[in-house]
Amino acid sequence: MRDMRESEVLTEIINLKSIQQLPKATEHFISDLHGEFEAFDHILRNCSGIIRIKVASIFNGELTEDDQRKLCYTIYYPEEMLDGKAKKADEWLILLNQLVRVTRHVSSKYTRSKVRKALPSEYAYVMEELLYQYDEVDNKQDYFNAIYQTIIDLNLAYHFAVTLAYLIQRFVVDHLHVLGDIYDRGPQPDAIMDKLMEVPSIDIQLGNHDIIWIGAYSGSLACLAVVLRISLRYGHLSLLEDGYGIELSRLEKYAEKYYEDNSAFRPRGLEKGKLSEAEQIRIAKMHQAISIIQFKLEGQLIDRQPDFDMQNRKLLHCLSEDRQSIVIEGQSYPLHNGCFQLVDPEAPYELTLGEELVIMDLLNQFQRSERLGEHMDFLVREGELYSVYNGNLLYHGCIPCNDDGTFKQFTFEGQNYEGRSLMTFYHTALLNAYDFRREHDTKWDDLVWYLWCGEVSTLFGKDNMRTFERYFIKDKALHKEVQNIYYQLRKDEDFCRSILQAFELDESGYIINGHTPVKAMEGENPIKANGKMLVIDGGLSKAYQKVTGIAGYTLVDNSHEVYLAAHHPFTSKADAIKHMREILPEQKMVHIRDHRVKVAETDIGHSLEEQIQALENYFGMRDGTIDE
Ligand SMILES: O=P(O)(O)OC[C@H]1O[C@](O)(COP(=O)(O)O)[C@@H](O)[C@@H]1O
Ligand SMILES: [Mn+2]
Repeated sequence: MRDMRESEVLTEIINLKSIQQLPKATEHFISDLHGEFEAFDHILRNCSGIIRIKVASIFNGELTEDDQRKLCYTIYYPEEMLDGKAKKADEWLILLNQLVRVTRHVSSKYTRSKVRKALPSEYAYVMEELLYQYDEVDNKQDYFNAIYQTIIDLNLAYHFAVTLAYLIQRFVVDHLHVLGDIYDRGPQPDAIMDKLMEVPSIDIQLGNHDIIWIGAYSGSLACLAVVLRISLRYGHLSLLEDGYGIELSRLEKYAEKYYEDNSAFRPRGLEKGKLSEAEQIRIAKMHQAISIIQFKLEGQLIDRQPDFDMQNRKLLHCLSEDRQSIVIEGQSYPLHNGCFQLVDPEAPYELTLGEELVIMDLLNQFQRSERLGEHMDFLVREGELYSVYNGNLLYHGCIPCNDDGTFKQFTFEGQNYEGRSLMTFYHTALLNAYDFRREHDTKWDDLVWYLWCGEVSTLFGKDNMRTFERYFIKDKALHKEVQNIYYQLRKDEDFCRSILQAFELDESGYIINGHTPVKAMEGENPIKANGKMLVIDGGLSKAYQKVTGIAGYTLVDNSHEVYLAAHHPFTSKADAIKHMREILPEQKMVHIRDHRVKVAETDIGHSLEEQIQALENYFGMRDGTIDE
């Protein structure tokens, strides 16, 4: 500890103790973003409806519903709402005053020093005056109006209003938890990553769709083939080409040579007219080429990792001679939309020379993409397989279990892992894969792939990934991927308590889980096990909204309560702004607290307590008094 004077120590102790008495800051949980940048961005901008609630609490009785909605939209999308729209001086004055009132309200939970740090330097002084030099009887309104007038006269009103809007967004939610699956299916995971990298306080629990991107970047050829296959399946060339600068020309040339159009490989989930017929055929050919490469690479991987026990997932050697049928577990099934011309019956898992060159070229490009590198760096730095935060447990997938409810073991190189140690082991594997990314297909890379689709993965949670069957076999019974018993057990309170215990958490905590779309339409409740288990994947992913019937759950945990917000399907940013749609998400209350929770009761509060203790020890103080 640096040399401190007694008075300094006392001031610091008073400061820390007063922070402990502030209300606990609001946490916001979101999951399964799946590349849907605009919907995600909207939820972040309106803070799952909290801004609307705050505005109502300040302006009810003073502003009409319509005017409140307009003010909210100005806070969510300040540039779009204000840019190029001429406003008279008195209109600006009203707006600036309204925005300052909201800012005051939402920043009142924080210390001055925290607010000061968040203020943009160019306006710091003015803003501090506006935020703190006020009293309830409005004696200072003339003074404020003079400040607003100066801002307006200097032509800074627009910029000032935009700054305030973002400050409000920043203050309403203090900490964001992202429970995984940022990538795949939707078009713009790259834009989501850019935005997440700017969030001041965040943690990330990685999802199965995130770790395959890390695996691909780290040199797992199988993961690379998987991410390319999924991107092509959903027709997101622009993510690869424009977003990450990956040139697909060699893959395309190769695919053109060997593959025909194939309906099973046309891109899915596309808006009408988004891609021309020719473009779709071009994608279908590349999609087939990369799928076959994937199946071959996976076969090789399964052979070199006997611990994975996945021989039954190798299917290319089970094709009939004429390639019209396949034998799976002793039963023959007809094949449809087959494209096995590059599968050599003598060596079905061997890549052709062309395939090898294509995939190595793609790996090279992935690893050289600066933007992808930045995104992966951030994910690996911030991402965990589970997090413990304020006594709660957060993870994306599951704890694989046996039918009797005990944790399932995974054995690798003679060591057994289960539950918490299994998650820790996978995290180590992921970090090692990333650190050794100059080497491809290391055992760590293989473990990342296993985490994507293995039976004892904490992110997959099913017995088998039936990608092959879903492309080529009509019989739907073969598409079924059976969920681990965990998903039944998690409805039970005692089971959830046993998980909390395994992570050394006490009974007051709860588990937040993503990954499985909640079928709200069929009456599934996201609040399970008497509030011990909260499932927040409501399916932001457009492709899955048919199943869920809503557009995702988010969770809000503030000083008064914990509740889920069920979001309505989101069309697009342009449409939302045009109609200023403001259907508040439905709230599902999880827990109303019996008292207002203070910072002292949170993780931050506990670490402040340690600092206070250390300071008190420093001067031999106890209970705020100095020893004689
Ligand atoms: O519907 P798609 O995009 O083909 O994906 C299906 C695949 O995705 C998975 O459901 C995994 O993705 P989720 O994490 O979103 O569930 C696999 O089990 C399944 O084989
Ligand atoms: Mn998932």
